[in-house]
Amino acid sequence: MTYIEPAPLQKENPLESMMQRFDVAFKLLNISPEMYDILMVPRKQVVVGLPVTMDDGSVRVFEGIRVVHSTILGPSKGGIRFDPDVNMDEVKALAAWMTWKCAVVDIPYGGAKGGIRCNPREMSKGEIERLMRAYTGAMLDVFGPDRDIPAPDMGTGENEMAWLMDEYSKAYGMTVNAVVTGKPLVLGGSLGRKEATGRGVMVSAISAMEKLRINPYRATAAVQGFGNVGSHAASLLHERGVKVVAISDVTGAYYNEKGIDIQKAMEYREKNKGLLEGFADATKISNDELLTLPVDLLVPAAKEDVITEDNAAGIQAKLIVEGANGPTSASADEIINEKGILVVPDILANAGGVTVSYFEWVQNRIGYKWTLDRINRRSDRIMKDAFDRVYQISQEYKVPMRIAAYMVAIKKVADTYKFRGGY
Ligand SMILES: NC(=O)C1=CN([C@@H]2O[C@H](COP(=O)(O)OP(=O)(O)OC[C@H]3O[C@@H](n4cnc5c(N)ncnc54)[C@H](O)[C@@H]3O)[C@@H](O)[C@H]2O)C=CC1
Ligand SMILES: O=C(O)CCC(=O)C(=O)O
Repeated sequence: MTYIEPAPLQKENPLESMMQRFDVAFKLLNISPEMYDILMVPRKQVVVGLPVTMDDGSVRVFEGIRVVHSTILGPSKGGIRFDPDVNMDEVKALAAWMTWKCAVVDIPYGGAKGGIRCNPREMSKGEIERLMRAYTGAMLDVFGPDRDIPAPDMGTGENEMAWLMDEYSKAYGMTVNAVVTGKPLVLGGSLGRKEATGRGVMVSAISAMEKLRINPYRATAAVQGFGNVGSHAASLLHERGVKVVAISDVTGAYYNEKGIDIQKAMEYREKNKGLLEGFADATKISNDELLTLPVDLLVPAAKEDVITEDNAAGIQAKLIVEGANGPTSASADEIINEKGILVVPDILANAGGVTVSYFEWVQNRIGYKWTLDRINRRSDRIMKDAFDRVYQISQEYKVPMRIAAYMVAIKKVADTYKFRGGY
């Protein structure tokens, strides 16, 4: 039997959430109205059918998406997501967020995102490899080291990036490692890329704590999502003295008021098929309960629209640092702002990942490897500078940091259009 998984019904729409913030920021800037459509409409939307032979001999057809939102600042950049909830509006929102994110941290990339609706937790390694190779084959005209450079996102990691690089390189008859970032180190991956997004979250959190006069050594945190972003964010926050009292994944949330041993949780997850299910030394609570714990810092690092108008009123954290893309729906913004919670928005807080991806691409292009120390120092500086710039705009215009971040991004992209012209 061949079939394509239907897209699930969703109450919140990340594309609408993105556009609502975009509209507010755009109105605050003195930019010509025609720029609105230029910035809003993605440059390219590609949808492909991907037949894949499953281990039992049956053939399943998956739908693969790649949206290139903008290439005005440089080649488009953005991860590939494997998740049962992938749909076109989500990928369009994620692609636009990549454009804004790269502009906020001032790196020379446009924005893109890809996704395949599938459940990698229910697929074998061989099935995932065949799916990734089929997707790459179908996207040969889209990807390219000077055109569109993918990377990992939810449900994908260094293995998938290695298969992408191999498939692309075979098609072009030479090794092209700069076509993708987030690769294994032996294939030209960069030191520090795995931890980079979580590290940027930590730098953002510490910077925001300084503004709020919160002492990290007396602070508590809850981290939703214990994948690439959440686990490294939790571990690095712990290193800086923050007591992480709750972590979570798809199996539920795990709470210990004395603090979770993050290293132990990471080791447990590795031995337990990537899941926290059964993790001892903690009480199991729900992912919703985690969001409303009495902590100083909340780090949503799983997926979109987990903070909504339904639960925002119950949030007790003083500070939210968004590790995930779009974890707060636009409907929750007003409630959160009225409560006086400082939010470091996704397009700033999680930009450490694409920043070190940029470093990986630079290293691939020059054929030279940087040390971890150099990478961490440079990415920390970029993250801190971007934080300070966005914070300063938020003070100047008396707007939340989210709107300030959109303002910084939109202005940069619109200014670039003005010089390049051609429309
Ligand atoms: N990997 C990266 O470098 C970057 C990722 N992001 C964003 O960060 C978020 C997480 O991405 P990764 O850590 O890469 O993904 P991942 O696949 O490594 O981890 C995702 C984690 O979230 C958990 N999760 C999934 N659905 C959940 C739910 N409904 N409730 C609670 N937990 C749930 C999973 O069990 C897993 O622990 C996504 O929004 C992604 O777009 C943003 C910037 C860069
Ligand atoms: O590392 C990259 O190029 C992109 C990572 C990503 O998908 C994101 O920042 O949301």
